[in-house]
Amino acid sequence: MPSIQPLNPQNSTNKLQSSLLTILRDFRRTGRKAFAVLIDPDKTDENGLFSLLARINVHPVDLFLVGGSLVTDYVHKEVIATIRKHSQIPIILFPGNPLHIVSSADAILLLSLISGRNPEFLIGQHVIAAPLLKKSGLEILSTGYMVVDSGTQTTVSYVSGTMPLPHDKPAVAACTAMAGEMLGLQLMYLDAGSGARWPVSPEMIAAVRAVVDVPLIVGGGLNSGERAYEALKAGADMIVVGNGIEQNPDLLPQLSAVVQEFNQSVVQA
Ligand SMILES: CC(C)=CCC/C(C)=C/CC/C(C)=C/CC/C(C)=C/COP(=O)(O)OP(=O)(O)O
Ligand SMILES: O=P(O)(O)OC[C@@H](O)CO
Ligand SMILES: [Mg+2]
Repeated sequence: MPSIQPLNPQNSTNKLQSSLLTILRDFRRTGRKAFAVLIDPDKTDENGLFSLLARINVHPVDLFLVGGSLVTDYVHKEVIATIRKHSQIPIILFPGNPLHIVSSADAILLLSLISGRNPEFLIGQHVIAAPLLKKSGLEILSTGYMVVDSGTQTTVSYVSGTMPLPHDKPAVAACTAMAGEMLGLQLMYLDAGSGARWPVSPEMIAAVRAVVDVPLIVGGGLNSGERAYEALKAGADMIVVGNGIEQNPDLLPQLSAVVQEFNQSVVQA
């Protein structure tokens, strides 16, 4: 049985040995699940981040996502520096706009908002960002970003001026993801939005999983072990949790245990 590479393969120069895309594709192929914690620089201070990092040493996570739709205080660099000081876990930028590009991360989700019909968020911002991205040395992870209705208007939907996908239309999400994969996007992200009242339904996750091969990220409103379990069981390769852990630190051990339980069965298979 092949052993599974941990998701923090950094060498002495702090560079990742494999690309994150290769690692996520391996996860997808082997059925291993990844757990990412979203850190919103706007909602983080040094003490809070420090105590989160200490807890993560005990209850491991695979990745950090750093970002927010707005980010009123441009502290990405400081947040990343603090993470680097205390942990070797890879850091992926989750940007709302090109001002959020910081080269000290490992990679960036280059989101194309394919659930919407606003050209600025499908390609416009990317044209502006392209020269900066090229210079940054970041690994570029092109991502089909699908925002799904979650019972309340999200910041992403407001800021981007786009309508989310209807919550109860898995087929619309599946066709959107298929088209995104055909256009060459390397990852798909189904997001009910930060602090969503309802997470993306298992039916929608399964419908997308059934029609695309790329790794599938699911986030938004995963604020309990049960919700995380349902998302993973339906076919998410990676879950992203932000608000749930910000509001209830006890959620971290629960989620870490749920993900480890899935991965245990992969290792034993
Ligand atoms: C091309 C570059 C570099 C950037 C543009 C990237 C695109 C197209 C983004 C899509 C639209 C967008 C605004 C996405 C933001 C995604 C994100 C970081 C969500 C995190 O949740 P928040 O929206 O911060 O929720 P709260 O404000 O409630 O915390
Ligand atoms: O903050 P939560 O609700 O966990 O959402 C995380 C992320 O998917 C939002 O874009
Ligand atoms: Mg935010």
